[in-house]
Amino acid sequence: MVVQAEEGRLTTSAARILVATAVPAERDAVARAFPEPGSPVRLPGVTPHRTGTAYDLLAAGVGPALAAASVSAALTAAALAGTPYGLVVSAGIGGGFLPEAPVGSLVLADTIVAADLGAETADGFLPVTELGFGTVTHHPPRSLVQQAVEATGGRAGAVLTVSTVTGTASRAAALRARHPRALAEAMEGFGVAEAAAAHGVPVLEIRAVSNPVGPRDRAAWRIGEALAALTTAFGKLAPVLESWNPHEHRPDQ
Ligand SMILES: O=C(O)c1cccc(C(=O)CC[C@H]2O[C@@H](n3cnc4c(=O)[nH]cnc43)[C@H](O)[C@@H]2O)c1
Repeated sequence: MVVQAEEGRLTTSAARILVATAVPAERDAVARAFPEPGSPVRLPGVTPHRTGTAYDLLAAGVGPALAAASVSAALTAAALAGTPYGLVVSAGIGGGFLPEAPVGSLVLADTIVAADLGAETADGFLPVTELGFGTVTHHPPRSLVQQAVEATGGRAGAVLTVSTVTGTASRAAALRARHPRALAEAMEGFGVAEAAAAHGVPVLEIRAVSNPVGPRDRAAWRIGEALAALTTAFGKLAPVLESWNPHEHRPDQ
């Protein structure tokens, strides 16, 4: 952590921030929010792009497993180098649940949910927690989510992590019935959050909506629009990330 004097008051900001996207196109959309393009830094297992003094932008891979492995590698390398990250941000495009999260809108996760981690039974889906294992939710710091919402104009709610993109109306309805506060789904947030939690680092997830969650129509995904929304969002989010005081964060809040 670095203590900085800013406008006459002391703020404590995270020394470095790791932003994990799934694919390079999302990483580059985040990078466009910063004056410098960033340059690759080779670490064991991962190559984040370092931009400015605060940010490492990592295309961590698609899906929760690869995202967790990549983020864990970056967190470990930073810790061993004596320059640990103070915050991890899972960022990218995502599917939005209508009508609350239309294409082009932004969602900030107040809860990151592993929506398909469990067992299917004759009586329905059981999360792993009901089988006696692990966890299926992570909670980004409330104060950070609130400040991010205010800065970006995004909406706060649950963001589901799935290993299979929803492709039918019935699956979308089932997810929404099980998670009434769900605003978006994507494929990495829970993996990123598990890696961050293992290192005791707070996490945030932001999704720019590229498509509705529902019947599959890949040709209708508005990827360019969502990537542009992600760039705009990061322009507004960066000052919040850099000034957020982690000491206000209690892991149970
Ligand atoms: O083809 C491209 O140009 C391109 C550019 C940027 C991103 C992509 C992706 O395909 C990203 C995959 C990524 O997107 C998330 N995602 C988006 N919509 C959904 C959805 O409806 N359900 C679940 N995940 C979604 C997800 O996190 C993927 O990893 C392509």
